[in-house]
Amino acid sequence: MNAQDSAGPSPIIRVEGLSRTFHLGRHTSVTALDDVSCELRSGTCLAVVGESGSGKSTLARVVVGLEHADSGTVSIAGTPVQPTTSRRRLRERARQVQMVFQDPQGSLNRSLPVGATIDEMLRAHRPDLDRSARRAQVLDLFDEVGLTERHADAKPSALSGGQKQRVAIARALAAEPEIIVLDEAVSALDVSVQAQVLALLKRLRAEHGLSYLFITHDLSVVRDIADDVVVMRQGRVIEHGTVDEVLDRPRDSYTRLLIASAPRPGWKPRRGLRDQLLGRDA
Ligand SMILES: Nc1ncnc2c1ncn2[C@@H]1O[C@H](COP(=O)(O)OP(=O)(O)OP(=O)(O)O)[C@@H](O)[C@H]1O
Repeated sequence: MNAQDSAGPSPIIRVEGLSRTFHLGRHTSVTALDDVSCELRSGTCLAVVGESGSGKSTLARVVVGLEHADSGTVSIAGTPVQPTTSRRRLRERARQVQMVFQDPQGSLNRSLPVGATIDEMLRAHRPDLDRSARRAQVLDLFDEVGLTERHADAKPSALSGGQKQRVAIARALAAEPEIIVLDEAVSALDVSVQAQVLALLKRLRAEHGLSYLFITHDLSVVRDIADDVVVMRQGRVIEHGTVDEVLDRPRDSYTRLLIASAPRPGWKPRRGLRDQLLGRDA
């Protein structure tokens, strides 16, 4: 049985037959997505794992509408998603789906206190709030992600990587989305900071009823946070099921190799494993 068949919450994101090829020159192209189908059940976390270049980020970008697909469909809460440049449509979509990237620096203005970034988000999405109500909301959001007024008034350069990622999460929450797409959002953090941010994400998911599409190459992170998992290789879905099904009883040899190559206590790399993963002779 896979996640699609399992009883439980209905899908908030449904991806069907998605394909995307990038043409790099007259004779060169890369198929980043090849007939990809999967679904994120409402209120759960779907992890997308796979080697570098397997198409994870392209899938995330198509889902949020930043990238178009050549064929296939993405539906969010039953409504098909199309790429758009309409500001109104983009704002509506941003209210529904927010994205958190690996490098929070990209969404923070180096010359402004980080609280101003959240204020900007509130101005876009909460026209009902005046200046002082927005300030109160900024401080509430900082409190929610374990930061204080002192952090809100600091420039990005004064914050650690983990604190900046907390700001990026607060910024996403400011739009009151139903879904957050996290693209390698904890990958750049030290293991102990990573564990804290994962704990925060789990708490926020429960408190706000959020659904997560969680892109990662790290299987220990998948075990920690995800309910379901999609394994991708060369743009294709290799396996899709619950975390227990896929990680404890993998059906595909590629998934078994991914699991065997994942670092864990006492782990010793098997010689030539990476070559096998890449389909090369060891
Ligand atoms: N805008 C683009 N133009 C050309 N090729 C692209 C573009 N975006 C992605 N690709 C190619 O598509 C393939 C899939 O890339 P993608 O970034 O989706 O993989 P990924 O699994 O997220 O990898 P990583 O973990 O390294 O980010 C890669 O071969 C990549 O080089």
